[in-house]
Amino acid sequence: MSIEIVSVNKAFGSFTALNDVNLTVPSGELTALLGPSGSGKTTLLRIIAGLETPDAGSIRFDGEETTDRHVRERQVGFVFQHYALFRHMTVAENVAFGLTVKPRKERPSKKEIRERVFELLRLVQLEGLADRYPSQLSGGQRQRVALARALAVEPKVLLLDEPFGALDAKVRVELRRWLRRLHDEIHVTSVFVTHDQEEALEVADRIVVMNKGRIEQVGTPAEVYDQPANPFVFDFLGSVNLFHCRAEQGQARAAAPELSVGYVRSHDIEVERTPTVAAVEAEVRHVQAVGPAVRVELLVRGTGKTVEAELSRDGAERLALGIGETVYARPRKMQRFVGDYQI
Ligand SMILES: Nc1ncnc2c1ncn2[C@@H]1O[C@H](COP(=O)(O)OP(=O)(O)OP(=O)(O)O)[C@@H](O)[C@H]1O
Repeated sequence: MSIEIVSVNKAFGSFTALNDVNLTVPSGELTALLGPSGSGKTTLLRIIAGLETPDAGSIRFDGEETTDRHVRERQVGFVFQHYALFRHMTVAENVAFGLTVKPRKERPSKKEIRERVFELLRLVQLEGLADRYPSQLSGGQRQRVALARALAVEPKVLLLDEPFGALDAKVRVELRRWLRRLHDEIHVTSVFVTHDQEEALEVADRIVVMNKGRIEQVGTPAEVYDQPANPFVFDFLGSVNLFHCRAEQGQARAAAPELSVGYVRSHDIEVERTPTVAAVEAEVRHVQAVGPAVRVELLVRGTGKTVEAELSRDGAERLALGIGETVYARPRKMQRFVGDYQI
C-alpha cells in the first residue's frame, strides 16, 4: 500500500512541528525518516498512524483519504523504541494479542492463531522462546517480539519509531541487518524513524531527510550521500570539512561572491608529505586510530582552520605522521552549494 502525504502542517501552540510536508512512500518500500532531534519525524509518523491529527493537509493510503479514519481502520502496525510488551504475558501470548482481541466474527480459531504465532516466531527467529516472559529476554529479543506482534494482524503499513534506539551498538547493527532481510522477505510498506545516519543508509530503500519540520531531501541512500541537495544534508550524513575556494564559472558566479565554500568528507582528503596541485599546507595536530581508520587533525597554515582527514591504516603507516610535522592536504572530491544550487 502506498502512502501519500499532501501539504501536511502541524503546530503545537506557536511551535511549528511540520511545515508543508509532501511525501510519497511507494508501496512495499522501506523508507527512513532521518533527522536531528525535534525535526518532526515522530510527529509525521504519528500523523500517518492516525495517532495525531494534522492541522492541514491529508494522508492517503493507496490514493484513498484516511484523515478521518480511526487508527484501528488504518491497519497499521507499530513498533516503538520501548518495547511495550505485556509483562504478564508470554512471548506467544504477546504475539497473539492483536488476533485474540479481534471481534468474534473476524477472529481466527485458536488453532489458526497458534499456527500464525509460530510462523511469526520463526520469521523473527524466536521459535524456541514462545513460553518465556518479556523479563527473561534480551532487549534485542524483545524488539523482535514487538515486531512479530505488530505483524500478527497483517498490517498494510508498518511504522517503527526508533525501534533500535534503546539497544547497544552491536545489537543495533545486528538488528538493522535483520530488519533489512525481513523486509526483503515480507515487503510490507514500512516507515521507520531514526536519527542515526548509518542506520538509515544501511537499511532503507529511500531516505527522507528532515530538518525543522521540513523535508530537505528525498532519495536513495546513494543519492542523499553522494548528491546531497544542500549543506544541511551533506553535514547531517557524514563528516564535513570546509575548504574556501574560488567559485567556478556558471551558477556560482551568478549568485556568489568570488569565494565559495567547498564541502569535503574526511575520507575524501588526501594527505601527502610533498606539495601537490591544489593542496593546502597544514600542520599535524592529532593522530588517532579508530577501528580500521586513522583520523588526522590538521591545522591549515595561514587560516587557523582545522580539517580532519580519515586515512586507511596502511596509508597512515606509510606516512608515519608525527605531531607538529608539515603535510599537504588535498580534497579529492568536493561539493559546493550556492544559495539553492549545488555546483
Ligand atoms: N504533544 C506535543 N506538544 C507540544 N510539543 C510537541 C508535542 N509533540 C512534539 N512536540 C514538539 O514538536 C517538535 C518535533 O517533535 P518530534 O517528536 O516530531 O521530533 P523528532 O524529530 O521525532 O525528534 P526526536 O528524535 O527527539 O524524537 C519538538 O520540538 C517537540 O518538542
